[in-house]
Amino acid sequence: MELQLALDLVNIPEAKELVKEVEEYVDIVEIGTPVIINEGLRAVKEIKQEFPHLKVLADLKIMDAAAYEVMKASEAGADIITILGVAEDLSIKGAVEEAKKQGKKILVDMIGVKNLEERAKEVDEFGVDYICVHTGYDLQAVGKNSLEDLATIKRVVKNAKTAIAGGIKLNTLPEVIKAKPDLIIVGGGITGQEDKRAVAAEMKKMIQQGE
Ligand SMILES: O=C(CO)[C@H](O)[C@H](O)COP(=O)(O)O
Repeated sequence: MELQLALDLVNIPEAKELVKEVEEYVDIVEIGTPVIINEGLRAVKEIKQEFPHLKVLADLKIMDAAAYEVMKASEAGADIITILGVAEDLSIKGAVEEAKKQGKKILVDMIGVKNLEERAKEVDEFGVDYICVHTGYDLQAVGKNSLEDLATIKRVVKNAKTAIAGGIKLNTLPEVIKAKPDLIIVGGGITGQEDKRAVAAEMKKMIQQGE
């Protein structure tokens, strides 16, 4: 099980500071959609340059023009690029093809997918690397989480790794670990805490013990 730190509400200097604090304990650094909207792919480039030993995920949440956007994120240094599960089949296949050419990986974010089981089976057959269940901020605000969705995709996904994101905190991590995703994505559960390093260290320890 890997741990991904999601950076959503920071600028580039703040992102660098944050990664420095927790770099020993995370496997992947996500440059979140709001950061890319504010700072562009320069954020991906600068983080990858400063932390070449960490994998960097560009959370582009691609919906169209997939091959082009995967190419641009790859050029900026992203190791993993996200596309939405609700995108057209052709877009997801195009993203996979371009990522393979570039030696990169594709994570499909299933946020907003209504026919989760059926769509997870389909995108798994397109050769994507990760399929991620995700409760976005708007549904977190009304008390939702992704545990049931994780169980659903784990039943049907045969090839891709599974991932989970959305509101995971230290106190909810044990039930997430029990559900055995391949990748656990944590944003505010680390970045919103007073002692980020200690929380990241504790999370990493719990994940290693749960393997
Ligand atoms: O992709 C995202 C929002 O769209 C976030 O990066 C993801 O939800 C993780 O952040 P948090 O743990 O704070 O929910």
